[in-house]
Amino acid sequence: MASTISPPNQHPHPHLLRPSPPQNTTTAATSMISPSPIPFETPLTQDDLKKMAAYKAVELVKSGMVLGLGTGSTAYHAVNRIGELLHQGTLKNIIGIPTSLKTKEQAISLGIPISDLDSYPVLDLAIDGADEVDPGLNLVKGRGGSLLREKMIEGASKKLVVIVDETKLVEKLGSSTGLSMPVEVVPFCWGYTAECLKRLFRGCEVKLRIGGDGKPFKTDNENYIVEMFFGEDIGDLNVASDKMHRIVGVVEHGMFIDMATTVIVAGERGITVKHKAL
Ligand SMILES: O=C[C@H](O)[C@H](O)[C@H](O)COP(=O)(O)O
Repeated sequence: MASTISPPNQHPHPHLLRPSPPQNTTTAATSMISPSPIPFETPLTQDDLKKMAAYKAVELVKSGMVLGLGTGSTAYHAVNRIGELLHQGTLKNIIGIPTSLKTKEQAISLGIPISDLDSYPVLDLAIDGADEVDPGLNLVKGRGGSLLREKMIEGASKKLVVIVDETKLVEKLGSSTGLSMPVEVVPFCWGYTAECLKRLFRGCEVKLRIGGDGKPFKTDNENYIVEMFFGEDIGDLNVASDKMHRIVGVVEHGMFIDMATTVIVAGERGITVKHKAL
């Protein structure tokens, strides 16, 4: 574990210091499609696309950076690639801040030096996947069970590069049929909290996430996840976020509003890089 304490710089996303919500939702400017950073046989699998996006993102990593290491099947490829480049000596002096226990284990197994937000309150760059990305680069995250640590760590990062395959692009957050917006809640009277969440949005259905063992799924923070399925457009994201935060049993929701600075999308035709409009 690295132990140096870096100076408490200004928080890169002061709007994430609750309870003040972000005020604006920006739209993205899209840049050109570029060729894949790794040669693949066609047809490409979804995992190939995830790997392409991940490798492209890791090109942004420079020696000496404090890096947020994301969670999920796409971020997995990025963390592996960072480990590989460290071993080759192409990258040096990286500190990884893992966003989940699973990523922490992966980073340790790859020999990536790790630390935490207490020691490094400002990160240079974070790389992570997402479940949905809208045209303004707002995200839904947490379908893999991680969101709170991701939001804390990525909110403390100067840049958040999101890596997805093209199936993750949506017109509106919460609109993927049959797929949920995860909300982390305290286990105490979770049913009450779930009911409060349901009442916020017309036509919304909620259910508790169940793990493979048939018991309620527990996050890294020992909380539960309530899955929200929206019947209608959730409207203004900041208003929706604020309403959810006001429910006392809610720990955090899976919308990442105005946080991504870049989204790298891998598709059959190559890679598209979208930058947040300033
Ligand atoms: O809970 C999981 C995280 O938010 C993931 O980053 C997100 O679910 C995307 O995961 P994947 O890359 O596996 O689709």
